[in-house]
Amino acid sequence: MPSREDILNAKILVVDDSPDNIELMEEILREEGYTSVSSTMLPEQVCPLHRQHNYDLILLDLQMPGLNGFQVMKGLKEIEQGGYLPVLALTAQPSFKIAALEAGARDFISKPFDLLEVHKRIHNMLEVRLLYRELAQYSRAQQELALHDPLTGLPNRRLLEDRIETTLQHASRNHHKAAIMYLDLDGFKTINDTYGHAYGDEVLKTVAQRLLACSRKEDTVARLGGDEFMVVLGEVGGLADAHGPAAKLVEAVSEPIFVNDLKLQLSTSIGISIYPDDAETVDALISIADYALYEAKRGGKNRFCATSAPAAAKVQAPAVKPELATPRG
Ligand SMILES: Nc1nc2c(ncn2[C@@H]2O[C@H](COP(=O)(O)OP(=O)(O)OP(=O)(O)O)[C@@H](O)[C@H]2O)c(=O)[nH]1
Repeated sequence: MPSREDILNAKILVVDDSPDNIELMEEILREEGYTSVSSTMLPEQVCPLHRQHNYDLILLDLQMPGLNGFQVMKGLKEIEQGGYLPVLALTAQPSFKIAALEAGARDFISKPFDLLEVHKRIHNMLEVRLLYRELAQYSRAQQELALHDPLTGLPNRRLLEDRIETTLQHASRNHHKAAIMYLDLDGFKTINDTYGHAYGDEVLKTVAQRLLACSRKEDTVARLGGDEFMVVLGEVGGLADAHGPAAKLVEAVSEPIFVNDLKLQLSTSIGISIYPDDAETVDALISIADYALYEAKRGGKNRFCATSAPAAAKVQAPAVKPELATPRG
């Protein structure tokens, strides 16, 4: 629920063609304690101003020369795509009240002003407006949570599959290829077992940062769960173009990771599949990359491998035996 302070700090715009009315309304609002009140006598300025300032409340006179209040509301509806128009109509015409509500105003205030009514209606409208905003923020946060891994902040499997789908469509349209790199850390369980889950979590966070640092902004870096990650390269000419990035990822993960006063070391194995050479669907590309990953593990870990069929497994990098944990210094 918005606090009284939130309500008093809300952004309010007063729109009226009469300077006296504007002065009166500004005074009423100031005396009540509202801190962020501005005004305009130019109805055609309301939409540009709202786009810029995103007002919590617009006190809108309905009868003005040039653009009237109804036309202004039409413009505001295009800005407020979410559908909640923060408009409180000001009118001396009883017949305009229902028309204003039908046009999208949330409420109205009759002229001449009844002070008590003005205060109550403004307060109630702002309360609903701020609640609506809180709800929208909460719903965005929930969507974020549903598509991202809470530990590393990386896209989760659900978002990853969407991203791969989009990458494949893009590659197909532009006649180029895409690479799917499936990573599984080597010896991660030993870090958990030796130093505890919290250390393991720190290692996962650092690995996520390193994978991001090695990637271009158009690539996707995701965590599938546990110690498994995926990196998707959108524009490659073929498998050879994936070798450099894969080697960079292997090297980045093998750099020491410092957690508190411990120097930890682990490595990663990577399996690669290429669209459309190996397969054309998300599931098939992931399972071919998974098979290649298995081959990389079998070949000694700390390496990448690409293979399109079990018989053709080819390990692509020399083995470097992963060290596990050594005390710092
Ligand atoms: N700290 C932490 N550990 C996790 C999390 N999710 C899964 N794990 C652990 O990650 C480990 C993954 O196991 P494995 O991949 O078999 O372990 P590994 O030692 O890397 O095995 P190899 O891949 O053969 O080298 C398991 O011990 C899981 O309990 C997590 O969010 N945080």
